[in-house]
Amino acid sequence: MLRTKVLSLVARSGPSRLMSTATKLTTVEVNDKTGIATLTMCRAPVNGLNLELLKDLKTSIDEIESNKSRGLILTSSNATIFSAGLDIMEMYNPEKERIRAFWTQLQEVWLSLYGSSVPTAAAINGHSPAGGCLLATSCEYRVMLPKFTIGLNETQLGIVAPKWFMSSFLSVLPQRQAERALNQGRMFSTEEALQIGLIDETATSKEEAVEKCAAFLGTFARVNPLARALTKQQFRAADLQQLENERKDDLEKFLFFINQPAVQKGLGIYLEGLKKKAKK
Ligand SMILES: CCCCCCCCCCC/C=C/C(=O)SCCNC(=O)CCNC(=O)[C@H](O)C(C)(C)COP(=O)(O)OP(=O)(O)OC[C@H]1O[C@@H](n2cnc3c(N)ncnc32)[C@H](O)[C@@H]1OP(=O)(O)O
Repeated sequence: MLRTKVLSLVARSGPSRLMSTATKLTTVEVNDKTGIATLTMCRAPVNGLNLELLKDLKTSIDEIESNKSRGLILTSSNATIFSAGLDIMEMYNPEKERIRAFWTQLQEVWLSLYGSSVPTAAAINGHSPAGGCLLATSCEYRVMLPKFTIGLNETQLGIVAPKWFMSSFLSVLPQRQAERALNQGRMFSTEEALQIGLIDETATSKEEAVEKCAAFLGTFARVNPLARALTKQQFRAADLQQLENERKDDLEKFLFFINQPAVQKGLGIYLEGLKKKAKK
């Protein structure tokens, strides 16, 4: 695939620049006035995180990081889905080399987003289960639209959220609530998520959500950027270091777990249920 690390200007609209590294599944738009970059996931139909979307996310996050943007807002081009989480097709009857690359890329995305030196916020303009919730909770602030759901529902699928998924969740929720929600595989409505503190604000439209995220990121305008970045890093360093130290182990655990016949069977049933529901 043609991909260059060099930032290129491909379009202009109003005060924003659309930047691209020739990726197809994400776009990055930088507001010239605020210096805030909006990173949009656009993989139809549900922003399922497959290997290609993860690669594009990583490239875009790196681009925003190296371009010294004032902030990163993560959102979706889909009107009702932020991200459906990991693309289950990547984990169901997986191909040996591809699934290794897939999980490694997911680790990369988490390390870059959770560890980003740029302030981050998520404009959650749709459902955000599992991997979608991981992305949202890796950001420092969340604004969500009403009538959607968010949470780590892995146990409902018969799978287990790894430690680093929990780290992001625990950076937002107190341990007691995080543990219970994870054990239950609980999905929270927007209103419930606000009440428990899983999101910070609600908004009535995507535009308002992006504006509220920008207002949060604007609160850092008068803070020394290095002091802010180093402070954030200290809060997150132990979580990041833990995955860095255990990356190979984490990959092997994932492969072992996902290849268990019972797990494959469960994923197959879950997928079938999703497809049946989609046909109705
Ligand atoms: C000891 C420690 C060991 C650790 C070992 C680690 C173990 C593994 C850890 C793995 C962690 C996993 C994280 C995940 O993210 S798993 C994915 C979880 N996601 C979900 O459960 C979401 C499922 N989807 C939905 O609930 C709905 O689709 C949604 C609310 C998102 C949207 O609903 P809507 O009605 O708008 O759309 P449809 O349901 O009709 O879906 C449209 C089509 O998209 C397909 N689809 C949906 N979600 C997924 C998905 N996640 N992956 C793949 N495909 C998906 C759906 O089947 C429809 O397809 P068709 O049009 O072809 O029928």
